[in-house]
Order: sequence, then structure tokens, then C-alpha cells
Amino acid sequence: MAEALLRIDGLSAGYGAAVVLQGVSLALPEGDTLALLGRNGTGKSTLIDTLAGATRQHAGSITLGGVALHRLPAHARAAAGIGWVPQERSIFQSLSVHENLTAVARPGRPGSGARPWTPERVYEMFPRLAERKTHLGGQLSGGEQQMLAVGRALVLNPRLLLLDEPLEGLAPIVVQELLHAIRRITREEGLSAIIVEQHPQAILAISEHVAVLDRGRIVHTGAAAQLRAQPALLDRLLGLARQDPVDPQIPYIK
Ligand SMILES: Nc1ncnc2c1ncn2[C@@H]1O[C@H](COP(=O)(O)OP(=O)(O)OP(=O)(O)O)[C@@H](O)[C@H]1O
Repeated sequence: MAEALLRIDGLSAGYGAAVVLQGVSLALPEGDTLALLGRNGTGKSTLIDTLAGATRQHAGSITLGGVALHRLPAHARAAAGIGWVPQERSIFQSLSVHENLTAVARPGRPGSGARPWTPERVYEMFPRLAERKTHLGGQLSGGEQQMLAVGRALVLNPRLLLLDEPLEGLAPIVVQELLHAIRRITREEGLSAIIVEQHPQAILAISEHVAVLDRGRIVHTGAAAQLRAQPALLDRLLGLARQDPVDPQIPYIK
């Protein structure tokens, strides 16, 4: 891929002495979205967490816009351009929605040309959050907490958004709302993203690229549209029995 924003080379990482990811190499061009797929326990969250600096890296390099991310501690990675929405959402339960956003907001990136993300822009994207500005994080529904987690990552004005199972456990109507928002953020606003999801069709529909992990190694990379058009291959890569329909309850974005 030409002009990669993110480049991962020979990455091995895990927890303590345990190595989960082995020899992972990937590249992502600026403005594109990568769907990161794989069965349960294959290392998807470990890869996202490693980009955010929350695991132990044993080997390899990660560069973001030419900056050697792997040399930076976790707390410095937001300033380097990582906007992380972890699987457990991690919003501040005892702060209001507005305080959650203002507590972490950073100014836009000079020279990026992109309209900076502010709490007000997050409210435009998620009107439900605007209505609940003064509510505490802990009082929100699961869907609202996820919207707030995405909003908190956006106000960091990142170069790369990392979304770990953003649709997990949400009602179909909220899934649809979030999918539309994620598509706006990545397609219309052009923010680069890596999205881990258990609902492959939904996420392939809004991604340019796909990578599939199996037992900590990349077993497939390519165009998301191409894999989406090959359900048998997709099922095989995800270890699904052929007769299992892929996420039938999720309304897809066409
Ligand atoms: N904090 C941790 N300490 C030790 N091992 C862990 C930790 N988190 C995950 N693992 C192990 O790392 C491996 C990969 O887990 P990971 O969560 O990255 O998989 P995943 O593909 O994201 O799966 P899922 O879809 O279930 O979230 C698993 O064997 C898991 O048990």
C-alpha cells in the first residue's frame, strides 16, 4: 500500500511472558478503514491494545505518520494520534457526559486541514448525547456509553481511531445508529480507523481493507468488498460452519 499512515512490521506482543501476536505486519493508508476480523481469542483486542500501548511488545515496530509509536509509553500515544475506544468502553462513570468530553479534549492537529472535533461536533454526531449532557456516565444506556466512548476518542483529534467491538451487546436500532455514525466519521470525515467486530458483514460494508487473524497471526489481507462478496471464504476464515448464517440479526448498510 502506498503512503501508509500506519505501518506495523513483524509485531509480536502479549501479556507478561505470554506471546499472543506473532509476526504481524500490516499497513493502512491515510483516510482508510481496516476491518480486523477473526474468531474469539485470536488476538484482535491484543493487536488494538498493542497499538494503544497497553500490552507487552516483544518484537517489531509500529509507526504512525512516521512516528515510532512502539517507543512511546501508552500515555503519550494519544498525543501521537491514537484515539482508542477499548472493548470495555472505559468512560468516567462519575463524570457528566460533557465532563467526559471536556476532560480529554485536545486541540485539532495543526496543518491537518480537517475540521477539529469538539464536544459540540460530537453532539451534532450523536444528538442523544446532547440531550444527556448533564447525565453521569454511569446513568447512560449501553448504546449511549458507546457513543460517549467514541466521542471521547474523537475529541482527542486522532489520526487513527481504534474501535474494539463497538457494536457488542447493543440493540439493533442502536447498532444501526452507531454504524451510520462510524461511516460518517470514516467515509465523510476521512478519519483512518481500525475496527474489530464480531459482525463481519456490517463492518466490511464500511471498510476499504480487511485483515483476518488466526491464533495471533495474519491469515488474510485484502479488499473488504472482495471478501464481502465471497461468503464461503469469509466463513472459512472465521471458522464458521457453512450452514451458520453470518450475523443475521444485524441490518447492514448497503
Ligand atoms: N489481560 C490478559 N492477560 C493474559 N492473557 C490475555 C489477556 N487478555 C487476553 N488474553 C489472551 O490473549 C489471547 C487473545 O485474546 P484477545 O482478547 O486479543 O482475542 P480477541 O480476538 O480479541 O477475542 P474476542 O473476540 O473474544 O475479544 C487469548 O488467548 C486470551 O486469553
